Amino acid sequence: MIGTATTTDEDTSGGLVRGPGTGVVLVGPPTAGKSSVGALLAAELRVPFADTDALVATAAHKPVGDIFVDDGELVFREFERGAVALGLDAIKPEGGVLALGSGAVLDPDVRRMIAGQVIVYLEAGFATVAKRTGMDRPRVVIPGNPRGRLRAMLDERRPVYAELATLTVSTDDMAAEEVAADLAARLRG
Ligand SMILES: Nc1ncnc2c1ncn2[C@@H]1O[C@H](COP(=O)(O)OP(=O)(O)O)[C@@H](O)[C@H]1O
Ligand SMILES: O=C(O)C1=C[C@@H](OP(=O)(O)O)[C@@H](O)[C@H](O)C1
Ligand SMILES: [Mg+2]
Repeated sequence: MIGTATTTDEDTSGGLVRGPGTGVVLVGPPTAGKSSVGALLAAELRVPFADTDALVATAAHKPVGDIFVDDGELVFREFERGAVALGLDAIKPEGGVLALGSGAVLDPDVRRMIAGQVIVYLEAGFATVAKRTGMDRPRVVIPGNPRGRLRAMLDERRPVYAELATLTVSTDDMAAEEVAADLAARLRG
């Protein structure tokens, strides 16, 4: 065990309300582990798993990155809204797990759709995200200031994740497997 998870807002019965009709929705910045932790968590809990990026790629018949390049972000966000609805339908009946893309919660429709689910905020600080994305080399000057844009993106999104969160887990010092095991223990029951 490298670190201990920080969690908040459990219900008074000592467990989190999850079960038929109520799923677990993972939110947080890129590389926090929504996709990888989500799959591990669902396997541990033996419940369905869905990932909005995978649903978008299936619906659009191309990888998410290609949608951004070919069609632009607005088109991607439209696909993503549909993917959130589809993903929730797939996981809610069995209390399953849905990983969102990092930017999904900026959309008020998405926020309305996930209201009432157990929303887990996987936190990752700037240094962690920079490291996991390979953007942790400040001495290399790249036009367009990608590190600055990454920081601004995280600053904009962090309060939205925090506001939505039923439960928050810091992933900076934990492996994805540890985060999943910690969450499974809290959500089982
Ligand atoms: N807790 C963690 N510790 C170290 N690396 C991680 C952790 N969580 C995710 N990663 C790495 O970050 C990258 C993105 O993970 P992913 O699960 O796709 O994140 P997200 O869906 O939140 O963007 C992968 O290479 C993954 O191995
Ligand atoms: O930050 C974003 O807006 C995005 C994050 C990606 O998902 P992950 O957070 O799973 O990497 C994916 O949805 C798309 O590339 C847009
Ligand atoms: Mg993902």
